[in-house]
Amino acid sequence: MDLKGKVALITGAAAGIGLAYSEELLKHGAKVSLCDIDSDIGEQIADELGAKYGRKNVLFCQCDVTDYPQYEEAFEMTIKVFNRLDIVINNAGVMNDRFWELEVDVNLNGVIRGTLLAYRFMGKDRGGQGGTIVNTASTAFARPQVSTPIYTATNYAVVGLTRAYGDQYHVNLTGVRSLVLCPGLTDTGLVKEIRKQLMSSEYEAAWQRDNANCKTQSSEHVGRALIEILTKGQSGSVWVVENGQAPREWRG
Ligand SMILES: NC(=O)C1=CN([C@@H]2O[C@H](COP(=O)(O)OP(=O)(O)OC[C@H]3O[C@@H](n4cnc5c(N)ncnc54)[C@H](O)[C@@H]3O)[C@@H](O)[C@H]2O)C=CC1
Ligand SMILES: CCCCCC(=O)/C=C/C=C\C=C\C=C\[C@@H](O)[C@@H](O)CCCC(=O)O
Repeated sequence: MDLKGKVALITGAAAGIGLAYSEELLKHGAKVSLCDIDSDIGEQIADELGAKYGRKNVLFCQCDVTDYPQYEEAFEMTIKVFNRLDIVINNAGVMNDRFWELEVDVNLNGVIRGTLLAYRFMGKDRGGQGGTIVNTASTAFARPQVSTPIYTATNYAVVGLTRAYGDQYHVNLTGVRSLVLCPGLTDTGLVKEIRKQLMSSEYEAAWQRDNANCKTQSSEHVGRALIEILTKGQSGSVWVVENGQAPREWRG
């Protein structure tokens, strides 16, 4: 896929994996709409990326993915500024099973909202030009993260959502392809104080076991993997990126 001049909207773009996706897309000539709930860091990142890759190529939209009208405004603003939309990356996520309703609302419902909006604004059946949706899930969908059952469930659901919408039936209807990228353990700010993010302090032993054989990878590695997946991923495909290795397609 030639990314030059393409426009991508990325959620959770102010930090971690979303930031790495954004920078990698800019390096390949795309324009990015950085969407994040955190406007202080978001504006700062937009300034930094703008200075590096051209101010006209970077936009920041403050947006909470749990709030449909705000999310809708981010789509409208992106299209108003860049005049097109080609790629939607539903990446914003949290990991805290103690606040499980919020976790489900961000990690699953947020992806559903982003997907519905992507079809509305890019779907050929709705007057759009078609495009690509990339969802971020986690390797926890294939190897359950025992210490965070609810976080694991949201990732299962996102993979199921992507596979169903990724079917050729929806591609024929809308001209929109859907892919899912599942990172393994990645060095980001997702875990701040694990003790407070598990449902019970007794789950800490399970957390240690969950991560025992994993090699932490950088968010930049996941960013580079996105470009490979965008280039060769068929609609409905599921991509695992873990231990700093090249992306590999998961076939069940
Ligand atoms: N870090 C890891 O080891 C892994 C992360 N993931 C997934 O990658 C995605 C990104 O996570 P990281 O970059 O690691 O986390 P991070 O915490 O570094 O970045 C997440 C970003 O999302 C934003 N965000 C949080 N709630 C939001 C909301 N309601 N609306 C809009 N933006 C919101 C945050 O402000 C932050 O900028 C998540 O979906 C996570 O589940 C998947 C596998 C492994
Ligand atoms: C094996 C679990 C895969 C699923 C990963 C996932 O979805 C969520 C992971 C959440 C947290 C990531 C934390 C990253 C932490 C790093 O900042 C680093 O501090 C961890 C170091 C652990 C190590 O052994 O290297």
